[in-house]
Amino acid sequence: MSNKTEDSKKFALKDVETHTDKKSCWLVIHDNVYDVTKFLEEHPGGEEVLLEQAGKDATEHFEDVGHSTDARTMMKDYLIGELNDEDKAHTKDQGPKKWGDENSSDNTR
Ligand code: HEM
Repeated sequence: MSNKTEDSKKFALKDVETHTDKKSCWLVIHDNVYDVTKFLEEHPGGEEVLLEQAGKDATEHFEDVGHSTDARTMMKDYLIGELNDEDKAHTKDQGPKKWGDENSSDNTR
């Protein structure tokens, strides 16, 4: 059962950096931490691009592709937590092209 992620787990970038291969592949996108190990084979963009960014902040690459709303919904399945405040890069979610602002993740302080 999935429940709300109120108590989001915090990770240091250093933790993320230890998950860099097919056995355990973590990525940071917009200061959130994703375990994409199980997603590697399913990623329409291929596992290689993910493995290349494994253990790192892949935000820029992720946004460069202009991932669809579908993709952004999918990634929630792989969310395992967020970065520690001190490791956050505070990147802005650019959203898919022409994304309505109705349910954009709110960045209220
Ligand atoms: C959990 C994170 C991710 C999810 C759920 C995801 C999902 C997807 C999906 C569903 C597509 C198909 C097109 C679309 O719907 O936009 C796609 C395409 C693609 N993704 Fe990702 N992606 C993720 C992370 C990344 C990252 C970090 C990179 C780059 C380092 C990347 C590179 C690509 C590329 C290059 C394509 C285009 C493939 C093509 O057009 O042939 N993705 N991704």
